[in-house]
Amino acid sequence: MSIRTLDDLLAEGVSGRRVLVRADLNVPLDKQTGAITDDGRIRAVLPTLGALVEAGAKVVVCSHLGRPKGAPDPQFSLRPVAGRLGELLGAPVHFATDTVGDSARSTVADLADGQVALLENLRFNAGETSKDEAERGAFADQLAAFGDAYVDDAFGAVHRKHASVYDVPPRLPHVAGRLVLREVEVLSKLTSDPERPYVVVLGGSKVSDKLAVIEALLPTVDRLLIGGGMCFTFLKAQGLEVGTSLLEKDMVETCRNLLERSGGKILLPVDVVVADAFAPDAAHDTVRVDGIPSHRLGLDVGPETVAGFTAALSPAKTIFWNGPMGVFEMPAFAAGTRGIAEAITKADAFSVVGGGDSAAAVRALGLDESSFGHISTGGGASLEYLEGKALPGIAALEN
Ligand SMILES: Nc1ncnc2c1ncn2[C@@H]1O[C@H](COP(=O)(O)OP(=O)(O)O)[C@@H](O)[C@H]1O
Ligand SMILES: O=C(OP(=O)(O)O)[C@H](O)COP(=O)(O)O
Repeated sequence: MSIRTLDDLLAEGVSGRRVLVRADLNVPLDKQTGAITDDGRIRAVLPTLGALVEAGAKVVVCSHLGRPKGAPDPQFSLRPVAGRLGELLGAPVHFATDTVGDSARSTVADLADGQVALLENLRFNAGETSKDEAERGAFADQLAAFGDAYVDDAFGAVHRKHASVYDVPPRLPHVAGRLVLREVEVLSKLTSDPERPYVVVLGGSKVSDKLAVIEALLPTVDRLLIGGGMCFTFLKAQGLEVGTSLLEKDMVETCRNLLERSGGKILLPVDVVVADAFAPDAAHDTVRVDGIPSHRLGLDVGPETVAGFTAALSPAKTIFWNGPMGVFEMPAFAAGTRGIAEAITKADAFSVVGGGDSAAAVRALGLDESSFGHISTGGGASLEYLEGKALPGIAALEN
């Protein structure tokens, strides 16, 4: 089955037509100031938006930001993203203060050819993420009313069966945007006979999402290195005390099972940096994993772990990395992420970094982006792609 592309749509002519673009503008924000700390995901969608603007389309962009619970929540407003997007495009972006309400309707109606509007956060509406098909469908109807055609350029969200990625395409002529095509092209290199050793590094905080992927990845990889918030459920499964670290209690048994069946492919931290609190200035120490005090939480992997992971990465020919090794946003807990990122760049391997925060970490730590083979905008999305799963957002474009 083939997917129509943005070029197909441009060839038909879009001047004066309303084009609804699903982007992944889920950028990290500073918790105190609300400022955008990394605009990589905004930049990544510029090729698609720029081409549509140039061709004279009325461009209606929609996205989620964070995980609000189906109702407006000011801390997750896309307004700052509209400002940054306008700066990068060199023209103001019209911001609708709701997603499918009066503000959205009038903002879209007032768009001139070649102008761009951004709707408020899709996840302020329960219909976006609902498991109920009818509820999602009703929301998709409202979104689809804003477009004469639909472009999916939200690679980071193609693994979500959500209204804007899964239910809108059947309602409008639909194509894949430039970012989605590029991501799939590069990631397909990792699924078709990757050069070995093939090493995958996992971390981050979306533990329950990603634990499910490990099972599917295990048979295809040579080593699986696990750090970040992800490692504590595994350490617990080994019978260790993890204090108040991030822990997915329901998954401890699954992790025990995975460890038993992994044939030694899974490598876990041997030391971690533990702190009194989840705060930049919290008192902290490095301890061995069998010495985590019950009142402290692990916020980074330790130097011995970095050395062990580096040794496992150095012979690799293919590397995929998703999820920071620690809370890299706080300098006291950034050394593990930096160490692993440096080890990846030093290996003579084709390396892919995936995930909004992992990509942000590479840039925030001042690492040379060009020393990675590819920096993907999607963490969960790229992992599920590697798993060989049909991704709802891609499948919807195929039909
Ligand atoms: N030990 C830890 N405890 C809590 N959070 C962690 C830990 N290690 C990493 N993190 C957090 O994980 C977040 C990124 O996780 P995730 O969203 O899964 O990654 P990505 O966006 O790259 O897919 C970062 O904000 C980082 O601070
Ligand atoms: O940040 C994202 O995914 P990622 O952290 O796996 O890279 C995407 O924007 C998807 O967000 P979600 O995991 O809240 O659906």
